[in-house]
Amino acid sequence: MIGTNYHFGFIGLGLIGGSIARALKNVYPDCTITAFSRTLAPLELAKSDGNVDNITTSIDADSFGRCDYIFLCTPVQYISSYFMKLKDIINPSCTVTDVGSVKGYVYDAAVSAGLESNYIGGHPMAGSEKTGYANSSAILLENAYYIITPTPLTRHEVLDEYVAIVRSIGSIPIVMDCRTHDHSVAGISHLPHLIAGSLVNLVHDCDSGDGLMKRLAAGGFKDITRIASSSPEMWEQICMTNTSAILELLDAYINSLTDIRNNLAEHNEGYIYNMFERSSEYRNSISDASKGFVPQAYLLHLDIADREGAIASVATLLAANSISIKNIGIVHNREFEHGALCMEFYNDESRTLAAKLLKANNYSLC
Ligand SMILES: NC(=O)C1=CN([C@@H]2O[C@H](COP(=O)(O)OP(=O)(O)OC[C@H]3O[C@@H](n4cnc5c(N)ncnc54)[C@H](O)[C@@H]3O)[C@@H](O)[C@H]2O)C=CC1
Ligand SMILES: O=C(O)C(=O)Cc1ccc(O)cc1
Repeated sequence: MIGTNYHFGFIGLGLIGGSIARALKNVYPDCTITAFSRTLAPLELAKSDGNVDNITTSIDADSFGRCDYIFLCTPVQYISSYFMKLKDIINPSCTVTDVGSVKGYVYDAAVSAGLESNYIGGHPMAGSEKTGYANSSAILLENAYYIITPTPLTRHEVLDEYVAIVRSIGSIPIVMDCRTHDHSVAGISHLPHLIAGSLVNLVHDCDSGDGLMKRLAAGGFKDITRIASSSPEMWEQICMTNTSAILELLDAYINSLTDIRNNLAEHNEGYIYNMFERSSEYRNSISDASKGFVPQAYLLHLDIADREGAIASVATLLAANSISIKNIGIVHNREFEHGALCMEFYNDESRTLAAKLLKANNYSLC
């Protein structure tokens, strides 16, 4: 049963830990949050902005013994070191979870510490190249996939409650085993970070003394290298703990680069054309079928008169027809220079109904 007065514990309160703590505090205002981190600064900030109730400089039964859930939110290798510290102090019904980008390594550590029945792995598939509590936000994980990796000893009702909590903060839970997770994220996240980092270093090393390449670096280069600015500490630990899955994909990638190199050297234009044709088709299908980490939002844009009560009339019309609005606001951007009312719905069916109703009432959609 999902409760309202949970006691949540956090070890590590940076970008991801801070974002989860903020979201939980919004959804469960009666909950208690206790946090520990490597340094005091983020803890003091979180206490002063009201997202954390208790800050602590030690991990013991007093600080973490009453927690219903403990979120481990440090870089991956440090996560594994906390199981031993928690083992003898947690409440037997406490769920210990983590947000690490690698799941098999953390699962093995939980098993070694004898916490297999308390541990459920977690990995929010959202974030950024930025770090720290100061960059955290309650909406960072909204509408993002949140991978959940139970163990063979996880009880159904415990898993169900954890899934419900993940859903309650606006994320989209997906349950899978930790090895499937590690293989998939090696391809869509870990290898791309290695490629971005190595490409940036290559350009740095090949640039002329006056930094011409750096000055000219524009759209495409910046698009595919944003993640090269990510935390070296975090990414070193990801690479050191998901090594075999990454190596498998890295070897396949090196082979594909060698093929490209050889075909280019032979001026094999058909090969190069096909390579880009295939990649373009697949890339377009990704943005069509899903928004990657961010799933589709069900939006409608409406031209409305700039007069008092205009937004209220639209909201009342939809409410009278039992159509719930998830978000509503005015957008001003290049697409809607004069401003448009943007509404987000919970699903495609509500969006279609709303569009029909608004048109029938002489509103114009844009
Ligand atoms: N940054 C991202 O976009 C995402 C990161 N992750 C995972 O989330 C975890 C945390 O990453 P971020 O929040 O981005 O990093 P971050 O650097 O913003 O936060 C990490 C926090 O843990 C603290 N910390 C570091 N070592 C510690 C230790 N030994 N003991 C206690 N506290 C310690 C730091 O002081 C900091 O407050 C990592 O395991 C990462 O793989 C998962 C999804 C997305
Ligand atoms: O900034 C980005 O695009 C990311 O890729 C963020 C990210 C980093 C690590 C993860 O395990 C998941 C997501």
